[in-house]
Amino acid sequence: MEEKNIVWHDTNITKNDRNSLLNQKPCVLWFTGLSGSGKSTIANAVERKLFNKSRKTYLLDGDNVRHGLNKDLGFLESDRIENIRRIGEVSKLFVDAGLIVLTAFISPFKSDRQIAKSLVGYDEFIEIFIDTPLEICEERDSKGFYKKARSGAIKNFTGIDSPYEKPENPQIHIKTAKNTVEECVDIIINHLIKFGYIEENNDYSI
Ligand SMILES: Nc1ncnc2c1ncn2[C@@H]1O[C@H](COP(=O)(O)OS(=O)(=O)O)[C@@H](OP(=O)(O)O)[C@H]1O
Ligand SMILES: Nc1ncnc2c1ncn2[C@@H]1O[C@H](COP(=O)(O)OP(=O)(O)O)[C@@H](O)[C@H]1O
Repeated sequence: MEEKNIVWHDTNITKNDRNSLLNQKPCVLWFTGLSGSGKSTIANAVERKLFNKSRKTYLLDGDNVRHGLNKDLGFLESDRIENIRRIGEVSKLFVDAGLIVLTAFISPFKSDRQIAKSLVGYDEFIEIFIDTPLEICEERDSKGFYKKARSGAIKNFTGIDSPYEKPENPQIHIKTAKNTVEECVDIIINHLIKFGYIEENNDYSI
């Protein structure tokens, strides 16, 4: 491998400076789950609640990021690994910038989620498992992809002919079959309050 002559350069303004200015504790809300499980729906609703209370947020969504930064990547295992590696790095930068970052990617492999967690930092990484059984995702099939995957028109589709490794110890475990979107959002907001990421005296019920 070619020798890399690069040296880390400390910045004048630090992460703590930015946190003080923004008056918040940054973190990543890392949503993981099957296609159609509810990642985007819940992440958007959580972001809306935080935004309405003047929290500075940024939502990275699989479909959207694959239109730009990651448009060179497909769905082979190696592409998914690179997809999640880049998202981990981008999340780290956004947390450094002081934001509450929400990521909504299938992120099917445990080892890649673990790498993202160690990149961002353990106390700033909140893994949220959107646990929706395959049968329900398939029934929803809002994009018609499951039907195509079953017919063989789409190859390597997660849950059909590409694996999804469930998180073993997610910080938040949400079952959308048992909770409405609103209830799922409350579970997440309550966790953020309980662990001091956002303050309690702000009414997030609105
Ligand atoms: N083969 C295959 N497998 C899974 N998903 C597929 C595939 N092809 C296209 N799509 C669409 O791409 C979205 C998933 O992209 P991600 O970046 O989240 O995937 S991954 O984390 O790299 O596995 C996913 O979006 P969501 O439904 O929002 O999860 C699908 O709409
Ligand atoms: N409790 C729930 N939580 C999240 N989504 C739900 C729930 N119940 C039904 N849905 C529906 O399931 C679909 C989930 O799609 P989406 O959010 O795009 O999933 P993903 O981003 O994981 O692919 C949406 O049409 C949403 O309205």
